[in-house]
Amino acid sequence: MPQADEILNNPFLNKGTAFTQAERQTLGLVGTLPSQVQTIDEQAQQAYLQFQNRPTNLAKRLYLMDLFNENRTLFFHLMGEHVAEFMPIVYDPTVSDSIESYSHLFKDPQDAAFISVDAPDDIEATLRNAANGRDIRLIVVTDAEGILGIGDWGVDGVDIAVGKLMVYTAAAGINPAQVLAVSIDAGTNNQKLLNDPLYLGNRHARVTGDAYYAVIDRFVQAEQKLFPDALLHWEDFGRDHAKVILDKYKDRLATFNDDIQGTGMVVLAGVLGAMNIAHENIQDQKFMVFGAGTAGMGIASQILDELTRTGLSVAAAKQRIYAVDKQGLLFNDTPDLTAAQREFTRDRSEFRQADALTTLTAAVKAVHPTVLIGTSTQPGAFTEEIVKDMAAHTSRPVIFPLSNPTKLAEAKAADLIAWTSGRALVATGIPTPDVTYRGVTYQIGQGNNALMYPGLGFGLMAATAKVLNGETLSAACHALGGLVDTTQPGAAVLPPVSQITAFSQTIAEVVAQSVLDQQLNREPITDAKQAVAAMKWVPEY
Ligand SMILES: NC(=O)c1ccc[n+]([C@@H]2O[C@H](COP(=O)([O-])OP(=O)(O)OC[C@H]3O[C@@H](n4cnc5c(N)ncnc54)[C@H](O)[C@@H]3O)[C@@H](O)[C@H]2O)c1
Ligand SMILES: O=C(O)C[C@H](O)C(=O)O
Ligand SMILES: [Mn+2]
Repeated sequence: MPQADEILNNPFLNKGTAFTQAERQTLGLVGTLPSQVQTIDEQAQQAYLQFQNRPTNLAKRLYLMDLFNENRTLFFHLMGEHVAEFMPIVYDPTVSDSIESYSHLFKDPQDAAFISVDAPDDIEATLRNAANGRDIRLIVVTDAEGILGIGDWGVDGVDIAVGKLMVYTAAAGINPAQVLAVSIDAGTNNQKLLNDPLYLGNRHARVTGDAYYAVIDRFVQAEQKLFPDALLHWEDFGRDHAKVILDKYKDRLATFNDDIQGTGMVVLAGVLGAMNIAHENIQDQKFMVFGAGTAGMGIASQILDELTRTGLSVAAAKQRIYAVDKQGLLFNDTPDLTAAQREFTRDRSEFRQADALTTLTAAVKAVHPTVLIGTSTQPGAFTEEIVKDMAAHTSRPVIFPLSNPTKLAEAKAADLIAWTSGRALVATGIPTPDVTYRGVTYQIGQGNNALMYPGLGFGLMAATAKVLNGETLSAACHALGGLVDTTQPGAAVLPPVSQITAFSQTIAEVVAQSVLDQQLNREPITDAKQAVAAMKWVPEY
């Protein structure tokens, strides 16, 4: 039997003051706790008061992380009661503050696995030690080269993996004992970190090329060997690595890249919601993606997939998608295109003054997009001039400034509503409060992959999916995209985060059904709903 301190210091076992007198007797805890036995609701009430007393969002997050490290059941019980309030604290945008001061605030490794590029022989032991005998079914791994829009954060980026997993459990009900956050510390090119005596990661430049991919491969092999049933979620890898890694493994194991696919899916769902509200057809839209990186090209691919499913040829569908990056509109002769960008370039002959299309403003004026998506990390890039030009050529301009965190968003929802006299259909990467304009209250959808990946991942896990394919991705997009309330003026293009547990369940069921329909399940499962229900973890003692 474990010692009292092993129980009280283990967040998966600890119930604190909720241990009953009988449990205290049998577990050797007599006298180790104050005499009152509390219910989980009483504990949650006390914890919520503590939370409210913290003066800043970062301080609130630090308090919640202490609770998470002490008692995971209580943490998730409390988060379940305040999910919309806690999301921006444990997750984006406050997670970005915690990453920016991770090494300075470090207290607890939060059960993550820390892989070092300098010790590839330790990878298997690292995963085994961090799992500590737990039956791992879900891994979120990051090398933190492209954390949100704030760049390279080395080992400090591990908090995004921890934060994504917290959302998985809160939104979908994944057992927190079955998840593992993994940091791959490949070095960092962030000079500030390299110069910081308190920095906790490897103090050298990022390892790239064969040596880097060899470490990724050894990690995948080790996680497959140790946790053959686990779903593998890639997060915030750099633009040059993210797609290469995904393409290498996506047909071999149950895996997805959240920035490429999760983002593509949530954006398509938001566009489908916008089409419902505007009573328009997706085939008639002209899409412009500003910031043609990992997320931007994932979005372009998911839109392309949808357009072809509605009957357009690939060539005709690509004609409706325009990618803009630092160079301006991307042409087939633009230098330094990435592999993903090459799929979405234009021919100069399509435009009268192609050489002038070197800015977003010029591209918008030439193309008149009806849908504008921002994944550029360029704050304020969606100017009044751009938005008014769009609004002059379409009745309901669809505009999603998605760059995170808050300081990087391409526009503010309130400005977009005002500049278009209330006609814009808006979603933002971070949560945005309602906007009231000329007597109408506009709800702003959160165009964040957090609306998608928990349900997607849970459905794949419950169905024991062998791989994730385009069919299942599309089914999940339609599950989320079909949930808008089109009857209200000012309705959001995506359902509110306050309903995240309900719609994550819907997405999970649709995803699991799609896996079963295609016979992509490892285990003999016949009832998707039942499989999802059976896997759901509830934060009660
Ligand atoms: N809301 C969401 O769910 C979600 C999901 C993923 C990413 N994002 C956000 O999208 C942004 C990009 O993330 P990513 O992972 O794709 O990064 P990335 O580095 O892969 O892509 C960013 C792209 O923007 C381009 N860019 C930079 N400066 C530019 C400029 N001045 N003009 C035009 N393009 C410019 C870069 O060249 C690059 O191609 C981040 O802020 C991230 O937080 C949001
Ligand atoms: O983490 C987020 O908030 C969404 C997304 O994965 C991002 O990288 O910005
Ligand atoms: Mn991300």
